[in-house]
Amino acid sequence: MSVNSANRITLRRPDDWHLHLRDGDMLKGVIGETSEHFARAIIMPNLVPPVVTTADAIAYRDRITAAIPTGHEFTPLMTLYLTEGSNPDDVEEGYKNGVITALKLYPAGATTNSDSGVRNFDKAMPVLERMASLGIPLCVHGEVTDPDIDIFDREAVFIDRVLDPLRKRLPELRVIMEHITTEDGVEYVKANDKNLGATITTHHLIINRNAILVGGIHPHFYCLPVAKREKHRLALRKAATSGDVRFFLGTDSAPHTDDRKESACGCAGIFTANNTVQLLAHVFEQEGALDKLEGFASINGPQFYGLPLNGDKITLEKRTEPASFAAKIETGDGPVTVFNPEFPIYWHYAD
Ligand SMILES: NC(=O)N[C@@H](CC(=O)O)C(=O)O
Ligand SMILES: [Zn+2]
Ligand SMILES: [Zn+2]
Repeated sequence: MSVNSANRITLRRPDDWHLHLRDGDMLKGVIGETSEHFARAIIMPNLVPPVVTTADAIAYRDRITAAIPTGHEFTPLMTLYLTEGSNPDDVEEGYKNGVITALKLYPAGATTNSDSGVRNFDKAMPVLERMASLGIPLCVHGEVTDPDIDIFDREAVFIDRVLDPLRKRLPELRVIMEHITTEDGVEYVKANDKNLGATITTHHLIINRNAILVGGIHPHFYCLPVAKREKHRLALRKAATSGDVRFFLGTDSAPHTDDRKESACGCAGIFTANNTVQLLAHVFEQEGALDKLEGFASINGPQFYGLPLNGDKITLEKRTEPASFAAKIETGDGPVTVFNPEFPIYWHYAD
């Protein structure tokens, strides 16, 4: 990577290590927003019904590939949804055949379409043991679902009650804590130097919980895990821009149509696929860390997953006029509002 001047940077093309593409008309409507900017993405399996078997993943991968706009080069990296009934042999075969890159653990009920998730970890042990022995990474949505636990504490409690015991039971299992939102998550990753990494989203580097609640309810800033207080946002920014290779980009771009977001019971999910790269340049510049952007967006992720780095490069430049982004993506299912940071972004793709 080169920071050519304060106003121009060149970096390897980024990847997105946590992405929701959905299916059908929504998939067709949003895929181009990712494939325009990213070479690869880890595709979340929380469809209805979820992507559970290797056969499901092959069929979903084919639907994704068919929807990629002509001229875009993009590789979807498929995941399976870990259930109590996941079959270790099927997982092994899918991994060895290059269909599957990782499995995804959703505690049952934790987030959008997570009803098939794990309730009793003992039941998932056979597949987790197989994954540990083969080196298949486990992506984790790290929140407990216990109604007695405050929603703002669910990540920290998950680390203590679920993640740490699981990692002690299976130290060889490679784990990615997805979309961490707390200082507790950052500290837990830093305290463990083997087999543990974390993705951080764009929006959690930018908003804290005030954005959701001050001056009225702002549904387009609502996602899970929910944004926390300011000290946590600052801890995430520090981790992302520190150069620590255990932290990398997972946008968690999660499209929901406006009618489902702007409702009495609005869905969790923020859409950032089309503006993430430029927003990140802004954040890393603010932190005086433009030289760390390539590590976060383009190097640490593939290295954790043991995949090659992208060869092609992108160049961004800072101009005096702000960049403009689509406010909404129009899909066959309806409009999807794009994350609006509510401040101008001066970073553009160089022509
Ligand atoms: N992040 C979200 O708020 N929502 C995601 C699910 C998830 O990643 O937890 C979704 O699928 O909509
Ligand atoms: Zn999640
Ligand atoms: Zn997600």
